[in-house]
Amino acid sequence: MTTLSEVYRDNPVSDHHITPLDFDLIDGRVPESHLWPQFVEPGNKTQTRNLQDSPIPVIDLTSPDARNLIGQACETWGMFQVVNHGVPLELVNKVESESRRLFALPTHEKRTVLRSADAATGYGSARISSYFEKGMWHEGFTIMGSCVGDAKVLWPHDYQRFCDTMDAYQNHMKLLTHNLLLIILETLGVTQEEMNWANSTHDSQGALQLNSYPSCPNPSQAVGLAPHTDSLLLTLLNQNDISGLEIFVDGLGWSQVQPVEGAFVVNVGDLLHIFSNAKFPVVSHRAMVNQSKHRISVAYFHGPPVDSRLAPSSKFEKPCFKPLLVKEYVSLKTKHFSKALSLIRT
Ligand SMILES: O=C(O)CCC(=O)C(=O)O
Ligand SMILES: [Fe+2]
Repeated sequence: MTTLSEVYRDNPVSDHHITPLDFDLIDGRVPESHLWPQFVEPGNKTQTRNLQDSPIPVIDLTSPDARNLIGQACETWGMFQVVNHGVPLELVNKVESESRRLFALPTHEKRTVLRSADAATGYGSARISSYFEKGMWHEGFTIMGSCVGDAKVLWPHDYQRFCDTMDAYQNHMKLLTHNLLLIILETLGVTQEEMNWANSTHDSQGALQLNSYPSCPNPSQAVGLAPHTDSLLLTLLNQNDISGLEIFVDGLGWSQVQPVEGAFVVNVGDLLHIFSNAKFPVVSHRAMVNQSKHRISVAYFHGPPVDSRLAPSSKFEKPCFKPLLVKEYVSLKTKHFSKALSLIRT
């Protein structure tokens, strides 16, 4: 069985796109390497609108309507926020404080666990960095399963609480993703076999991504995380109480997804877009930065076994994507980024 880490190992990112900026050295100016000429961004879609009513619905998982609302949100937006999801707020807060403890370490210490070019885990820039000329105002730490190796390097005598927190959180994320996918797939009306494929608890692949966006002297000239879609099936994002997540809505432009206390932002990834035969849109999103606050977000990505076959569900008579293996799609995305989906269109 191939793992997601192995697929990333076979699709390395170039070395110079791995090391984040040394944020300890920022002297009140955004360096040239991280100055984004906003007006030349593709499609000139840079303007943020502060929507009073965020178009993304907030759904109470315990409400009798939850199922319908989730189905509708997936079809309309490919995204929703979920509350009353059963993940203890105390654990969510602990994940944030442990993430802050990690990112508060001096740069040279964080770099002792720098991700290598052919690895998927550790400290480093987002994998999407290599598609953009300018650097992002961001540093990340990726965990797949146990993080004890890296944590022992960072805190030789005090690694356990970081690991225990991340382990407990990953277990909760697995469970919640499983429950949400069950609902989503039921609304699609897929077969039991397909349900097992997308929602296997056994050889599914998950990754936890801790994102750090230090405060930035000139936020209008920097980008936290450039526009992208998430590659796997479903993402659960905790953005705490500092806004920064934006989605691109046709006709509206970039719109803020307001943080809701205790909520997770759930979004459809490329694989679910393909499996739903494009019935569920995949939302392009980005993270913007802040002048006074250091923002932390935590994303959990869920995917099916990477050796398995990926295609639109058999319930669709006219599939609009060609079949391929999950690992072939991940590799295509690494090579072609935002063009990957169009390359497999029928
Ligand atoms: O920090 C955010 O709000 C977005 C994070 C994100 O899009 C990601 O990790 O893929
Ligand atoms: Fe994302």
